[in-house]
Amino acid sequence: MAGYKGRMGSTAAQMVIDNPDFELVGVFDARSQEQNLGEDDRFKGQDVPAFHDLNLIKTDATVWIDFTIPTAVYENAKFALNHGISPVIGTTGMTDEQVKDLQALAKEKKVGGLIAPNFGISAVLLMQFAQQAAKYFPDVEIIEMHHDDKIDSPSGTAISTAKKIAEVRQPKQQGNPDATETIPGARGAEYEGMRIHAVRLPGLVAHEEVMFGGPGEGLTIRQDSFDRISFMTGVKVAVEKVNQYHELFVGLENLL
Ligand SMILES: NC(=O)c1ccc[n+]([C@@H]2O[C@H](COP(=O)([O-])OP(=O)(O)OC[C@H]3O[C@@H](n4cnc5c(N)ncnc54)[C@H](O)[C@@H]3O)[C@@H](O)[C@H]2O)c1
Ligand SMILES: O=C(O)C1=N[C@H](C(=O)O)CCC1
Repeated sequence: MAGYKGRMGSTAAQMVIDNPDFELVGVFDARSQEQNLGEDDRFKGQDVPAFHDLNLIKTDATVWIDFTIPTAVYENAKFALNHGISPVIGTTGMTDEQVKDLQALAKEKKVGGLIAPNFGISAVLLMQFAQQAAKYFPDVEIIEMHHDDKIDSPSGTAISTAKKIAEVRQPKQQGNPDATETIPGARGAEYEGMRIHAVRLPGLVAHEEVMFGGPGEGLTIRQDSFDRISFMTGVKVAVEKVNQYHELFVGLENLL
């Protein structure tokens, strides 16, 4: 478990501990040198080796769960693949090139893995429904809403939603071509003619709305993760299945 001291890492570590079919064989976090999992209140009674330096990790793990940060996840995933450990990556913010590199490495090493921008079933379904709707409604805006500690924007889920929509959407100039922004950024980020808006507020966890508009009608699709427990069903499925493959998938739907 990489990032075990974080919001997601600690939730996922607890899920692993609570699952009789899984064994937590090691944890990794760059945050602090001195604490090990046995001393951490959240994991009382567990005796699991804790690592704080990627180069010092020694483990016979079969799966590497990663909820760290965008600048760490690529090296972490490479480490896992090079050691024959299947990565289950929830960390967002990797570039398309980094993902391609990792997919090539997984194929070369014959190791299965998954990168999922969102492990929530509601988000996976939202992306599928949005892709379906975009065939009929090419005018679309994506609004993602997250807690205010999130460091990457737009969210991995929003990028993934936009990519899925772009696969089927008839490319078009959306909005008024003569429009100007009185305050730069007012219209949000642009991806293939679509606009993505990132909201950050305390009290939120992870939410997304995809709004479609057509002549005289509109369609809004929304999903909400009210609690990080919402991601655990997906992480569990991934951990159970990922070793059956020899390639690195992107998107939980590939394993459902
Ligand atoms: N795929 C999903 O369903 C999903 C759901 C929630 C969050 N996320 C993503 O998961 C990631 C973590 O989110 P979070 O809210 O738990 O963040 P967080 O800040 O609470 O936790 C990140 C943890 O990573 C640790 N870390 C930082 N640098 C590290 C390094 N170099 N090596 C190892 N550990 C390091 C930090 O010390 C921290 O404990 C983010 O990218 C977020 O977007 C994905
Ligand atoms: O809390 C976060 O950070 C989340 N990030 C993911 C993203 O970037 O899409 C998924 C939901 C939670």
